[in-house]
Amino acid sequence: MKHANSFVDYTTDELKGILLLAEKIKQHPDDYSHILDGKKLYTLFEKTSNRTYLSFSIGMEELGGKAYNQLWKDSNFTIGDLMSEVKYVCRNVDCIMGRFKKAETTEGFMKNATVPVINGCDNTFHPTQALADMLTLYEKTGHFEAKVLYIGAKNNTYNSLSEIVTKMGGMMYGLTPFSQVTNVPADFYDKLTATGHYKELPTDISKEELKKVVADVDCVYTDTWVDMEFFTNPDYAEKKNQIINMMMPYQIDAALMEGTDTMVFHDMPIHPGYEITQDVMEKHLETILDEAENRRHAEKGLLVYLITGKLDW
Ligand SMILES: NC(=O)NCCC[C@H](N)C(=O)O
Repeated sequence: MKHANSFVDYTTDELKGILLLAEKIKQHPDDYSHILDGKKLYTLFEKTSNRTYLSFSIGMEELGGKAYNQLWKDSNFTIGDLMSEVKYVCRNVDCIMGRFKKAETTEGFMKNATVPVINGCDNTFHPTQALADMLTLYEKTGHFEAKVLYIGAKNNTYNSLSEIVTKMGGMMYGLTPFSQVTNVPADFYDKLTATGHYKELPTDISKEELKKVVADVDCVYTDTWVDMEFFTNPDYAEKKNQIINMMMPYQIDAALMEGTDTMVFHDMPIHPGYEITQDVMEKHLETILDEAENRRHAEKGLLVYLITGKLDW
């Protein structure tokens, strides 16, 4: 039995297998509409969600299974012992997807569960977003060795994207003036650098140098500068303003993209006027929506793999 959290626990072949299965299911949905007949997925949300909620619910239904969705605040996880509650949930379902504020909670689920647990985005990792991003890059470029330039906050999305791009043999460039508290192991970024497939760009990089990287990569990627659990939190308002001031010079705008056919990716929700300008968002929206739709397709490949333990379907 396997969980889905850091891609350190996955081989390159395994990731390719999941993505190729996802693509097969996407192309031939009717052939896979009963593959998870009778299987049950429990999803639990401590944070807000659109894509994670819809993609797992509908994805599970399209595979013949069923999803049972609950908000953390309505659950007895708020008042009970985590270990025994997790073990109880596992008596009922075949897989768990949890979106939690803290990685400790995700890890608590993974340690105690007797069914596979998928991290649906905590403060450290966002693996299902990275699978969807890689599926989209594969569809658009025809290969897995993608070159990506991420400009934004060093956060959960960045960590998982960096893991998958390096693991697939591509090239990940990061320009991340601000870091969220993601609590990755101290050597996390050093290990990525040691692969030779990961490079952090200096924050004082000139516009000319940056434009050369933009022209060289397959896609420029950005994410919200402020994570969802802080976005409307009044206690975080001052910090939010500091982050915006620090990040504004690194906004993805038309001048940065001008003269290139480089794609723009965003994991959504988008904040036009902050991490990306309105015009760049509108120009690249179809690509961004392809990427968002691929959450469901990538997750279907992952669910089939984790629940059946097989990739050769
Ligand atoms: N598509 C998504 O699932 N979006 C997740 C947003 C990630 C962002 N770094 C956050 O934690 O709010």
